[in-house]
Amino acid sequence: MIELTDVTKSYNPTVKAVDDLTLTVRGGEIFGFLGPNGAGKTTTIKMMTGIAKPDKGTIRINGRDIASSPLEAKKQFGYVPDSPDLFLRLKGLEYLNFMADMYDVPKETRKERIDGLARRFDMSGALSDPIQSYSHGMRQKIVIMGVLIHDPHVWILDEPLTGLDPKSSYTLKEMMREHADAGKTVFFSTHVLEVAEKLCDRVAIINKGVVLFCGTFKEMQERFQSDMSLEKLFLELTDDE
Ligand SMILES: Nc1ncnc2c1ncn2[C@@H]1O[C@H](COP(=O)(O)OP(=O)(O)OP(=O)(O)O)[C@@H](O)[C@H]1O
Repeated sequence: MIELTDVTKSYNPTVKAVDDLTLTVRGGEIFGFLGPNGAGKTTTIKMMTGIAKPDKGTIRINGRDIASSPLEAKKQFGYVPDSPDLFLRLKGLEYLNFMADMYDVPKETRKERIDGLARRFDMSGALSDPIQSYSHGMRQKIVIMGVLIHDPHVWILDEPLTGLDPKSSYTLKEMMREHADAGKTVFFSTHVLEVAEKLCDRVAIINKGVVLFCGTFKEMQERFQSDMSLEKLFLELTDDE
């Protein structure tokens, strides 16, 4: 579960990147975080993961406050950033073992996890190559694998499908569904609204730091008394004209 209460963040005195945001993401659901460029999605995610500090408000991950219990909170989630910095000189397998060390994944289980993830993401043949030789999509996949290696309860994914080929994208979406169906939490941001419409149990739409809607796609259609697609409703909601 992720709970944000009255969270606000400004980078300068005139504009609030995130403005008094309150949001609860429950276990058992895939939650999509949608919004136009510059809406405040990454800023929110950075605060959820303890990378940026809110000016005001509280954030709890599975009940652990990210400000007062950062280590405990950080053990609860795995985070895929939108533009990850990678250890390019490491080989794929070295990187995965490094991540497993960081999260104290026991030696007995890590091989099984690495093999399983590599199989699902078609990366078995690439693990002995240096990451700097990887394509953009392969880099994205090794980051996702590194994040999932400690089997975190809460997944926080910033634009995770960008750059993935259709099969890997399908695999990740399938894994997100399995994770949520196991009662755990998946929170992800995306610009791909067709994916959000099909995959998410609930969505929040944010614009200029403010949540404009939070609920199921059906609730959104009811609210706007329309059978429009999520894409159309999104464009209507976020149209500033
Ligand atoms: N480090 C920063 N310094 C100053 N302003 C920032 C910084 N990071 C973000 N902003 C501003 O905060 C606002 C929200 O940006 P943010 O990156 O959170 O949006 P986003 O919804 O993730 O956008 P995108 O979809 O383009 O990735 C924007 O106005 C942006 O210009």
